[in-house]
Amino acid sequence: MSAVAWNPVGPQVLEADGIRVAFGQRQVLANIYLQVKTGQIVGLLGRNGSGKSVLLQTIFGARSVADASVRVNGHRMVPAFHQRGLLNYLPQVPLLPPALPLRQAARMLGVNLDEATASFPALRAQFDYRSGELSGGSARLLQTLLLLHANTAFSLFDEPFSGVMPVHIETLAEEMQRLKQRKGLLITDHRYAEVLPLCNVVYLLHQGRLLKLEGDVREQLRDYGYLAH
Ligand SMILES: Nc1ncnc2c1ncn2[C@@H]1O[C@H](COP(=O)(O)OP(=O)(O)OP(=O)(O)O)[C@@H](O)[C@H]1O
Repeated sequence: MSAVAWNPVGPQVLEADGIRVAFGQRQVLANIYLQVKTGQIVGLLGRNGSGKSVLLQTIFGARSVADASVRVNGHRMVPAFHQRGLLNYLPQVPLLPPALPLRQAARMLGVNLDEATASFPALRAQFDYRSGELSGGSARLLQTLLLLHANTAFSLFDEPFSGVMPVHIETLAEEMQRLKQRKGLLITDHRYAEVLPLCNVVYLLHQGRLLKLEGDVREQLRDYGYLAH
């Protein structure tokens, strides 16, 4: 537990520093440094197995890593999820238990379901569903919207666009742009064409190192073998 209480007032800077993770002899993350500020969308790209999910789990605090430092405005917050209102996290796997009614999930997260889905009228017909009764794409979209609209300073999204149909991805991307006014978003998703225009900062995880991409991002993504063309 951190000694300093988190102060939710004003701009926030979330930093992950010195993150090292190895499985056996294999070093997946080697001394990673990453920063997300409120008002920013930060994209995290990388080839399959490069460690994106492990990094998000570590920042959230779901994976405990010796010496890992997660700081907010310079104060160490490990595990970060202990700080109420600091951050939430969409894992790659379903977030909500299948039997949980959607309305109850929204209440637990302090989210107004009507407001969170205002740009997606088609979802209204599913408000009385339990999480496990939703289609894969609708479940992903609703879970992302609930976390996006929840009152946290940061949201970490592991593949929020996965399974979501294109027309909804476009609206979701607009919704992310709108809501970044009040929070910082860290997004990893292989839908790079949708992710890149959203981002203020793009990182590439490559062979255990986190590279901040500047200039011609697509060219660098090709150079590092993330894009073919
Ligand atoms: N509990 C574990 N034990 C051993 N190896 C693991 C464990 N969890 C993850 N790994 C390994 O760590 C590496 C990074 O996994 P991770 O899930 O973070 O990749 P990713 O970048 O999110 O990949 P993808 O794009 O496929 O989702 C992979 O090689 C994976 O096999």
